[in-house]
Amino acid sequence: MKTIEVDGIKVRIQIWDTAGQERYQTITKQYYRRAQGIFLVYDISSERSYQHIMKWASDVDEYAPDGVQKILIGNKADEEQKRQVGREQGLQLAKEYGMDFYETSACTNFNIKESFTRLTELVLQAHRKELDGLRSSTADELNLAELEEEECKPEGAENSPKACWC
Ligand SMILES: Nc1nc2c(ncn2[C@@H]2O[C@H](COP(=O)(O)OP(=O)(O)OP(=O)(O)O)[C@@H](O)[C@H]2O)c(=O)[nH]1
Repeated sequence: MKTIEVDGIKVRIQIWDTAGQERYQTITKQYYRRAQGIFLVYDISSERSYQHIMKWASDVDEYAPDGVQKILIGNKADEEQKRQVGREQGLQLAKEYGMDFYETSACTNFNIKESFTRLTELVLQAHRKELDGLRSSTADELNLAELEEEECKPEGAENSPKACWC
């Protein structure tokens, strides 16, 4: 659990670090089901880990809920001398998936706060849209209910200011 502030709102986030190893895949998939935001992380000093992102992304598509927010991360940005994956490659892949992209370093804290804040922002935005949608459909239902009420007015009520026109 961690609390971060986004747009002046304190948000409590629960973070799960899933195991990358094949033998834990069954358990890993269970984590996706209730996720609202996901970081897909590769290691900039490992071309292999970058190639694996495609597999992670397809698992997320399959097991995570629709509307889950995703960000691509190239971690170990402090390991410049061992770099095997260019920043451009990260940007390109993120563009293909329609995700934001950050290079980070868990060692130097580079872009850690920024990426968590951004993912939280995206999750909040997605839920705001949901809430707005819910609000407008509730408003539509209320309008319909009002209309139905008017349509059911007894005969003789035509002259009342709210009489229906049919
Ligand atoms: N230089 C550097 N090393 C890192 C960074 N982040 C993690 N490491 C190191 O990379 C190794 C693996 O880190 P983990 O956090 O276990 O990586 P993981 O992806 O969760 O590994 P799995 O649980 O096996 O999937 C450890 O030795 C970490 O210290 C980073 O930003 N820079």
